[in-house]
Amino acid sequence: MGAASSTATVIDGKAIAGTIRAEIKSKVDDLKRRTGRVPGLAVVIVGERKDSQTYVRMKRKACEEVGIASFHCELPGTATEEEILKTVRRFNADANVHGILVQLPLPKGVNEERVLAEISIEKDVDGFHPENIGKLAMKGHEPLFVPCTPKGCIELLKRSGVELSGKNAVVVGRSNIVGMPAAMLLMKENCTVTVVHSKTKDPKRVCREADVIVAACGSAEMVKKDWVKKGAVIIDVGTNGVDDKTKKAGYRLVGDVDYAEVRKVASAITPVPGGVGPMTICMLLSNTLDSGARALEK
Ligand SMILES: Nc1nc2c(c(=O)[nH]1)N[C@@H](CN(C=O)c1ccc(C(=O)N[C@@H](CCC(=O)O)C(=O)O)cc1)CN2
Ligand SMILES: [Mg+2]
Repeated sequence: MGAASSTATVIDGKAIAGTIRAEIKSKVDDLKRRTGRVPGLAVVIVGERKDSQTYVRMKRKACEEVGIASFHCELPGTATEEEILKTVRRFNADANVHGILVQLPLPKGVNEERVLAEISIEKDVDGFHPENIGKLAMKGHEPLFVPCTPKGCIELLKRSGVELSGKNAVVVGRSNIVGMPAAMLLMKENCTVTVVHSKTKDPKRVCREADVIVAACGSAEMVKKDWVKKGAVIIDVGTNGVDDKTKKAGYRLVGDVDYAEVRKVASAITPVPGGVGPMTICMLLSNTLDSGARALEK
């Protein structure tokens, strides 16, 4: 095959997550041997969104597989903010619970920031509490937890041998749960970081300067081949459902990157599904293990 037809290395998130899960399982087993106890994760889901229910089911199954105890609270979509806060407070006070996550998004009308700020920072395994996010942004402060998806992106890059120091990184998207913390983490790795968002004048021009692109804009296949410099590394966080009558479900998942075309110019790329997604849940297990170990080894 000539150089002109070369394609990117596929970064297999599912395989990397499998390796990390095995590492976590052996650490949970070891913690249990030494303390007689295991880490516990409480999951709060509000409402009936099918995608959220799927993610929560995946999280509970993953906990079971590595030996983390899981606690569950399902509230109806009509639950008041006060009822959700009460649930969070109950888990804050439960000594068997070392991690609490509130599945997002919450139903309209619920103040998400207020709910997330109610989670004890010692149990904030999603890393969304303003104190943990604030510490992530500040030199001289270390957060207790780093948000799972951006942490998973960095872990994928490191485990794939991608050198980050001194590189130009562009993050597409500035959400609290992915884009913003991903930019902070890349900065910590000594990247020169630019964030592209909905008001950026010429996103294609900015992306073309990048050695590493983290696409997290939630817009199907927005990052095109002519946005990407030859040899760039592409981390695709998007999971967008697009209609596809040939699929049993009637849709298929695509990322925020035009995978089929971009892989012709990138040096490495994550697929969707099977790239960043599996790492999100894996990093949740890792954060819960850290929290459990911190509490149980005291
Ligand atoms: N409290 C939180 N809410 C949300 C988070 C989060 O980290 N904490 N992230 C997303 C959803 N999410 C986890 O909650 C999540 C999304 C996708 C995947 C995943 O493994 N995706 C698979 C495809 C799965 C499928 O077939 O549908 C993949 O990409 O391979 C895991 C977790 C928003 N809410
Ligand atoms: Mg800091």
